[in-house]
Formats: sequence, structure tokens, C-alpha cells
Amino acid sequence: MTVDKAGSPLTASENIVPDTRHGVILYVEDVNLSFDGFKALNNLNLYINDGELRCLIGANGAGKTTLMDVITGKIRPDSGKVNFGQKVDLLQLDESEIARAGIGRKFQKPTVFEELSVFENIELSLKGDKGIWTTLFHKLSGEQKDRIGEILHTIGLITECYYPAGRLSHGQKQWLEIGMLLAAEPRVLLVDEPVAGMTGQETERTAELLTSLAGEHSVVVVEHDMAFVRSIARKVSVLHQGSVLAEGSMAEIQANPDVIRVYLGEEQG
Ligand SMILES: Nc1ncnc2c1ncn2[C@@H]1O[C@H](COP(=O)(O)OP(=O)(O)OP(=O)(O)O)[C@@H](O)[C@H]1O
Repeated sequence: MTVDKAGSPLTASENIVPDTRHGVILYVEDVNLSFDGFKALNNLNLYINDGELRCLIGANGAGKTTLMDVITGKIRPDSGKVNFGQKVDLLQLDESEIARAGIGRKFQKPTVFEELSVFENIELSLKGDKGIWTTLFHKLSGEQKDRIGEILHTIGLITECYYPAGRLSHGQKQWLEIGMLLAAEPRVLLVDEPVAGMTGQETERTAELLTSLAGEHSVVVVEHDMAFVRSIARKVSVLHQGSVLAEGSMAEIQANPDVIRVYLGEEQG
């Protein structure tokens, strides 16, 4: 782990390094979860490859959010296996341990600190922060400043870096929140409906941002906007009644009769 002069850790590895020698970073196998007898997840199997960008689609209630909740430790499944790489059993870790191990989650609604600048929001998210006041009065190392600069560049908010976050547009706030996640150097990013409420231009920019993050990160995007999914997805998984109904390229998914019947039919119709 890299440590700056003041002794603050700069990476998110937390000594948990997923074994991805088989190319897979997330294993979800035979996962079941019932709420009062209702099967929200039903023998669900999903494998996310290291560095891929995967889109997850499915009608309301298909189980997408529940699956994210299980991966991030918010809810425990009744049975099944959820591994980070081949060996790290996520079901043995709590929510904060999973986040620190390198699985970042972005909820639909941006939750930035509106009064603080864009720069300070990212600064607060750098690994090793000890709360808002300590972090803001702790002098940043050159390495930390460089890292914040890199993130600002990635999310396209260099010009806005000293603006209070409250002045940003909705789209810019979403990018800032992605930047805040990146500060923790996650291996996996789970992103829930990133383009809801965005303008066309913001949507396009978000597509570029998420595709640029894949490779170094594995990115799983839950999204209802089919045009957006079409623009970014190499591989799509369709959830239906708590299971994966189909998987493949967008062209394969669109031609799949089961998918048309249960999902795309209603979207297109
Ligand atoms: N805490 C809970 N208690 C009871 N039922 C729940 C709970 N959480 C989710 N469910 C049910 O589980 C099913 C799956 O919900 P989930 O939110 O995962 O679907 P989703 O695919 O994310 O839908 P959406 O696209 O609307 O967000 C739904 O029928 C939902 O009502």
C-alpha cells in the first residue's frame, strides 16, 4: 500500500486483492433471496469479467437493485455464493469492508456536499479520510493533489473545480459523484441509472466517461434508457423475476424472443 508522508493510506486495496486469474472479478452463483415468501432473487447466476462494462436491464421489480444490495453487503441472500475474484467471499464481509475492498456503488440520486467545492468533495473521498474537518485541514501531499487532478480530468470538471458543488448541473453532480467513487480506487463500480434526468449532451458525455472507466475498472450499469444501453453496452444481462433471462450483445438481446416477450416488447410497444 502506498503511504504519504503523513502516514495516510492512498489506495483502497485494504489488503484484499481479488484473484482474477480466470478473468472474472464478480461471481454471483445460485443466489436466492425471498422477502416474505416472494422470491426477489431466484437461483441467480451472473459473472462479471475483470475490466468489462456490463449493462443490466430488466422491468421494474426484476431484482436489479436487490442484486446490487447483495453484492455490496446491504442485504444477505438466503443462499448462494458471491465472490470478489475467485477467493474473496463477499458474504463474509460487511458493507463498509466490501466498499473498502474495492467495490464502489453509485446510487441514482447524487449525494455531493453542495456547500463544498468540487475539489473538496473529491478530497473528502480520498482513502484515509478521518471525517470532514480533519480532512479539510489536513495538508494534501503532492501525490494526493495529482490524484485529485487526474480525477477532475477524467470526469471533465477541471474548469469547475473551485465551484461549490451546489452550482453544478444535475449531470455534473453525477460525474462528481463518480469522481468521488474513483478517489477510493475501486476495482468494481456499480452504477444505478446514471443518465436519468440528464440532457442529451450530458447523456453522451456519461457514455464516454463510463466506457473510458472500463478496462481499469469493471463497470456494471443498471439502466432503463435503452438508447443509452445500446450506445455503451458490449454485453447486456437481462433480469426477469430474479433470474438472468438472457445475456449477450444488444443485437442478440433484441432478437431474443423471450426478452421481447417479457421486456423489450413492452418498452417498444
Ligand atoms: N425490502 C423489501 N421487502 C419486500 N420486498 C422487497 C424489498 N426489496 C425489494 N422487494 C421486492 O423485490 C422485487 C425486486 O425489487 P428490485 O428493487 O430489486 O427490482 P428492480 O429490478 O431494481 O426494479 P426497478 O427497476 O423498479 O428499480 C420487487 O418485487 C420488490 O417489490
